[in-house]
Amino acid sequence: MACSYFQFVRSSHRLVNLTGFTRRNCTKVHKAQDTLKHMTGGSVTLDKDEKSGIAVISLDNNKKKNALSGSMMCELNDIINELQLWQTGKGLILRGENQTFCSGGDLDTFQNILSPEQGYSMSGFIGQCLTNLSQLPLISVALVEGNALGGGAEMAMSCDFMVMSDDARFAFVQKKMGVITGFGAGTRLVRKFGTLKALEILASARTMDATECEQLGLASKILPHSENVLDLTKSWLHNYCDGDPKVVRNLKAMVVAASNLSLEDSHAIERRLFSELWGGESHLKAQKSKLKH
Ligand SMILES: CC[C@@H](C(=O)O)C(=O)SCCNC(=O)CCNC(=O)[C@H](O)C(C)(C)COP(=O)(O)OP(=O)(O)OC[C@H]1O[C@@H](n2cnc3c(N)ncnc32)[C@H](O)[C@@H]1OP(=O)(O)O
Repeated sequence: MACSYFQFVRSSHRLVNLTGFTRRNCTKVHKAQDTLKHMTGGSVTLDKDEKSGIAVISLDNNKKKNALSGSMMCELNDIINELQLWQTGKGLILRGENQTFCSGGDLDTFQNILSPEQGYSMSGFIGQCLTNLSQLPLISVALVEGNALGGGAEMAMSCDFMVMSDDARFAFVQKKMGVITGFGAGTRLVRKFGTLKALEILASARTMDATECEQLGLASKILPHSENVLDLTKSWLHNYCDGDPKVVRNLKAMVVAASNLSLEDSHAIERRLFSELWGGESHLKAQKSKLKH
């Protein structure tokens, strides 16, 4: 079985492992998957549109407001692995069915894995899955309707952008649950907003509406609550990922490198990604077309 935890990027003369995962860790994560897949309930589906290059991942666990069960974590992981192989994709929307995003980890699944070792293992598995999502060469957006709570808020944070319906609620409730973030969003929040703002959001564990999320810079767009919010989100995302897939994918890959690597390594990758496009079909066409910007 291919190990998806190694995301190697060739940088000048070195091989940089973006995730820091070792093969031993990889075996442990596979063990976590074996345990989690038996904690069933709900489903995660993928819809890839080859024409637009936009894929939609939908969480569906209707009885539990789209809480993420163990088997859903495994399905999400398989989907991210599949998207890593999608060469023509440009965009990704992560959403929930039934007009709500996700009420967090499934508390029934968690009831079966309450030891610190099991928590460590589950956190490694889903944390790596969400890091892999964030590092896909696709521009990603979480479409948040209804609630994004606890692990649900963490999943939304793993996307590049967040679009919210005007009735949506967003909260890192982890502190109220007697824990801290376990899917990687604590680190993402600190890197995005700095220590003070991240501490305030996490330590207050407060519920934020769409307007507050937009003011904070967590949400990039608020859409009116409606039946066609997914179509509106696709149109919004299209603004960022129209054009040549190679250009969009290299642009995103450059941003991923810059947020993970040293200045020197990131510059080396930016140069390589740029040179792959230089003299290519889109570049030559633009050169000849006397564009006015
Ligand atoms: C490491 C991840 C971990 C963490 O970081 O802490 C987590 O994510 S832990 C989970 C954190 N989330 C919660 O605690 C959510 C608790 N639920 C709620 O606050 C509310 O249910 C809701 C999501 C705001 C929805 O409220 P409402 O619209 O009033 O519906 P109900 O409350 O009646 O819910 C319907 C049904 O769904 C069950 N449910 C909801 N969330 C979960 C969940 N996370 N896991 C399991 N089940 C969940 C809820 O118990 C109801 O069940 P029934 O009573 O059997 O109908």
